[in-house]
Amino acid sequence: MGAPTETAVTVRVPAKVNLELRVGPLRDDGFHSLSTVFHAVDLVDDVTVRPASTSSIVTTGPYADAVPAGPDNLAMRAARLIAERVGTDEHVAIEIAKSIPVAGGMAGGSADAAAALVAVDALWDTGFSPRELHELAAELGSDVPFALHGGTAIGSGRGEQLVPVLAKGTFEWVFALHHEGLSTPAVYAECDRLRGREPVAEPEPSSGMMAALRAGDVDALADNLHNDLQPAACSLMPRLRDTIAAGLDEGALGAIVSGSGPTVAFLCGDRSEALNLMVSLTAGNIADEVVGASGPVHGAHVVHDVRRR
Ligand SMILES: C[C@@](CO)(OP(=O)(O)O)[C@H](O)COP(=O)(O)OP(=O)(O)OC[C@H]1O[C@@H](n2ccc(N)nc2=O)[C@H](O)[C@@H]1O
Ligand SMILES: Nc1ncnc2c1ncn2[C@@H]1O[C@H](COP(=O)(O)OP(=O)(O)O)[C@@H](O)[C@H]1O
Repeated sequence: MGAPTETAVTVRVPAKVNLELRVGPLRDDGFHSLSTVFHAVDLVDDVTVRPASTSSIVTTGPYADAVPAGPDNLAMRAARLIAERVGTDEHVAIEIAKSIPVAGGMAGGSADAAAALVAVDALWDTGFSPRELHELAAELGSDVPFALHGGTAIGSGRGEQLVPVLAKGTFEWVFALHHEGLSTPAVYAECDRLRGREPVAEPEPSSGMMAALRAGDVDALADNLHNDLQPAACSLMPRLRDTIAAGLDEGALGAIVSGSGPTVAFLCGDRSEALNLMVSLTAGNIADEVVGASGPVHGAHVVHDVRRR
């Protein structure tokens, strides 16, 4: 007889970049109405949950120290939310193998929340429908529903209402990471400050972006990358302007601050161009770290599931 199998569920979840982020007026609830195009890339976290007598959370990987280890951790909040809705007093031990940068505008915390929802849902066999999981995800944060779904999707409302986009092909990205993070609320506040009193229209997706994705045309996609939060992120961290200029000089087809930043995403023509750009940016010490990734990829999905019955 072999050793008893450990009960554990592991879910893999991708980071995102916003190909287009159009920020509308500030709503009464403190959120801005958005029109965004989310795009999931294969820079991933693995979240494992195991039954336990008390709740705990451990993060491993290069960004572990920046991740809260208590009840504020979004993965822990996700597990507690499911426990509350199911009405159970069971606990889980959560382990996050983290590769998505923290506070980088790539929705790493939201990704972990989505992964924990899927993992705990499987572990406890709760029977929530996809619609119910989406609603739980939206309670946890505006970006959490997209991490469940993945692919390429238009987000509206505060980002939580999703419609998949017809998109052809795979795109190659290089991400310039900065160890110093930017706070999402601070970047939205800076966007409001820079806009002053000018009236802001309700945002909508651009036809240029939709056509580029439908055709899988990387040059057109590069021309249509747009982020209304970019001036605010650059105002709070001016060296982002140099990062963007360096990547474009070194041959990137397009560049954009990812979400609220400070990660800068460079779009490349193919994988070999991406590798060349990674080498140049690394050699030029342009960012604290440079990583490559491609997209779109699937949202949160189970990669390991051993459950005792
Ligand atoms: C900017 C974006 C772009 O996808 O991503 P990140 O750069 O953070 O990854 C998102 O809008 C971030 O979504 P998320 O990080 O889930 O934000 P939430 O937890 O829901 O909200 C945190 C705070 O951000 C601001 N916020 C967020 C979403 C929104 N539509 N309008 C806002 O003004 C509010 O100040 C809110 O209190
Ligand atoms: N599991 C988690 N991983 C990363 N950050 C988390 C997590 N749970 C809570 N946070 C908090 O969320 C903040 C935003 O992190 P993150 O989601 O990585 O960035 P962004 O909102 O820029 O995409 C972090 O500063 C951290 O304090």
